[in-house]
Formats: sequence, structure tokens, C-alpha cells
Amino acid sequence: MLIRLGESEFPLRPAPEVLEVGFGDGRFTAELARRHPEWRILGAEVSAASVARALKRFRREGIANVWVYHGQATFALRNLVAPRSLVRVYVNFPDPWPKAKHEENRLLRRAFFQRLSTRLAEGGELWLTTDHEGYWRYAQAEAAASGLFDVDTPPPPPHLLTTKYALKWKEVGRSFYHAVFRKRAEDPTPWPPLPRCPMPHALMSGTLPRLETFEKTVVRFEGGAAVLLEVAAFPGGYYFLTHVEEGDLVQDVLLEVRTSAHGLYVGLSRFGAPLATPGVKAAVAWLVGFLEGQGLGVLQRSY
Ligand SMILES: C[S@@+](CC[C@H](N)C(=O)[O-])C[C@H]1O[C@@H](n2cnc3c(N)ncnc32)[C@H](O)[C@@H]1O
Repeated sequence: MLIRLGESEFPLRPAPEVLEVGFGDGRFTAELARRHPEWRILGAEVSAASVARALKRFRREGIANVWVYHGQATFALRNLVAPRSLVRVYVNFPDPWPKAKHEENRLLRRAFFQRLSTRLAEGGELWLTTDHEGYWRYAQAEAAASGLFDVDTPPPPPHLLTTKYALKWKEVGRSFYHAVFRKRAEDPTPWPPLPRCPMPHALMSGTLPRLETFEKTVVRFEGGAAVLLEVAAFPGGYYFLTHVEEGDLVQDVLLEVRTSAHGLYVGLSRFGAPLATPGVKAAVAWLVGFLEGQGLGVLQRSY
């Protein structure tokens, strides 16, 4: 089931016990879900194409205990996972970022282990399997630097070597590396989920302007940027296709301007159940200002 942030509780309830980071085509996730029907499994994956493929697979194979988040694993960990609830996290063949100057893109860094410790249950584990010896060693050093995990490096259990990437690397004879990071202590820094914002909107007076052209506009705000990409007209209003990046959250949302009984409504559209965030608020505020520039007045602001 695909998680829609605007309609989800933070954290999810009941809490998932297992998180898989970067599930790719979802074949391992589906097998895990079959082996453990008692687990609620949360999968986080940044690739839209992989999410679509995996959802199709879960539907086809009748998998009902997997929840899918399309986006960054750190966002899922922070907002969707309850404190001390995970018994297991799987990271199978993470992107290795092999060049030294790209190491900061690796997921399994000290800061990640610190955050992870707040979401793992007592004795909860992260299982890493990779073909990249450098990353395997790097992750162990980062976990050790956090001081929060015990690390074992047994050979990878055979069922972990059934993912798409495992099969691909088996074919060319690569070696595999495995590590189990067991929580020993917890980072004391609080890491609460993002607060919920009400849907940002305004009511404006005046007549809907005719927008013949609209130039792509970047709105910067503390912690990110929103790009109003293009506008589409519908009878009685406009949609503005808007890309918002803030921290580890990326959303494509629709802002709307439409006639309503009380005036012109300007705000975040509910289409796609987006999450109202400070970045979305900043984009709505910009749009209200833009419409003021077209001669409209503000009757009420709610953002
Ligand atoms: C090399 S592939 C491995 C896929 C799968 N686990 C397998 O073994 O076949 C790495 C996957 O992780 C995803 N990914 C990379 N960074 C991620 C992140 N921060 N959060 C969620 N997914 C991520 C990529 O989109 C990609 O699908």
C-alpha cells in the first residue's frame, strides 16, 4: 500500500517492525512479507519507477503487509517510524558512492546510526549486505564512531542474496559482504516527527486574471526551495505545478487558484494528498503575492 503523507499519521499506527531501505524492484520485500506474515514491513525507495514496479508486484502477488513510502529513508525513519519500534532494518546493496569526494552521499554514516538508534527497539538490528567492500568497512567505522552499536560480520545468509542486485553481481562472480549492527545504546538527542501544518491558503477578492504566460519561478525559503514550474487553466481557475524540496522531503504538488462562494481560493490542492509544510506555505505565500501584483486583494490569509 502506498503511503500518502497528507493522509498518514506520524508515526504510522500500528507501528511497522521492519524497514527496508531502497527495495528496488521489491522482490526481496515480497519474499520477506510471505515469510513473515506477522510483520508490518515499511519500504522506503527514492526511485519512482522502482516504486511503481514494486507496487505492481505486491498487488499481483497479494502482499498485504508492506507499506511503501516513495522518498528518502531518513524521512521515513523520522516521521513514519515510532520511537523504539523497529526490530530489523534491511539495507541490501545500497548505492556505494565509490568516489571519496561523494562519501557524504552514503546513507550509513555516523549521523544516520545516531538517528536510527532512536527508532530501533532494544536489541534491534540493521542488516547490511553489499558487494562493495569499501562501503562495508566504511559503515562499520561510522557505526563504531557513533558508539551506539555492536557489529558482527557473519557471511550473508543465502536468502539475502536473492535481490535483483545480488543476482546481477552473482552472475559476474563478485564477492558479498554482510554486517549486523545491533543497537547497544540510544542517542539522547530528540528527533520528533515534523509538526503538521494546516492546509495553507488565502481568500482573495477580484476577478481571476488571464494568465497567458507564466515564467518558471524559484521560491527560496529557510531549508529549501520550491519551483513553480508551469500553469494549467481549468474552467474557473488555474493549477500551478510545483516542485518542493526541503531537507529530505521532495514533493510535487498542485497549488490552485479557483473561484469559490467566498472569493478566489488560493492554496494547496488536496490532489495526491500532499503534506502541508513550511516549503509549501512559502510557495502559497509567493503565489498570493504574485496575484496581488495582478490586481487582486487579500481577504484572508491562513498560512
Ligand atoms: C543498488 S540499488 C539496490 C536495490 C535492491 N535493494 C536490490 O538489492 O536489488 C539501490 C536502491 O536504493 C535506492 N535508494 C538509494 N538511496 C536511497 C535512500 N536514501 N532512501 C531510499 N532509497 C534509496 C535506489 O533508488 C535504488 O533502488
